[in-house]
Amino acid sequence: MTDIIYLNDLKIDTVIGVFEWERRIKQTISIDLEMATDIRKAAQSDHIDDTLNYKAVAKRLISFVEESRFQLVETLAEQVAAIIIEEFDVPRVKVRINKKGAVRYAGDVGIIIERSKG
Ligand SMILES: Nc1nc2c(c(=O)[nH]1)N=C([C@H](O)[C@@H](O)CO)CN2
Repeated sequence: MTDIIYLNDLKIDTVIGVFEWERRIKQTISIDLEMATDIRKAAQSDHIDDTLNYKAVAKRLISFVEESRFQLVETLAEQVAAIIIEEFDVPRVKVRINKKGAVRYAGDVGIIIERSKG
């Protein structure tokens, strides 16, 4: 059985992109996460310490992504997955990064990755 804690449309302003003009501005990216977990202990105890605190995840990612200056969404997605797996002890995570407006005539564009511990 796998439970999922998800977080959708976490919008963060950051420097990201391969073009010179993109290095001079901040753009808004949006992150969706699906984090595998077992919620049963928390459901029994009704205590926040027994679960993955999605607010803590959001806070950590906002601070990391705001300070980052990657060129590719691939690099950003990989780093986000690594933070969730290593710092929050999540065995498996799906990360979707949406860079709205990056491609003219496209509603949005981005990347989806799934990574596991080990
Ligand atoms: N696979 C990728 N393709 C492109 C990326 C990217 O990060 N990954 N980035 C760009 C530009 O920065 C684009 O977002 C600006 O129009 C182009 N292709």
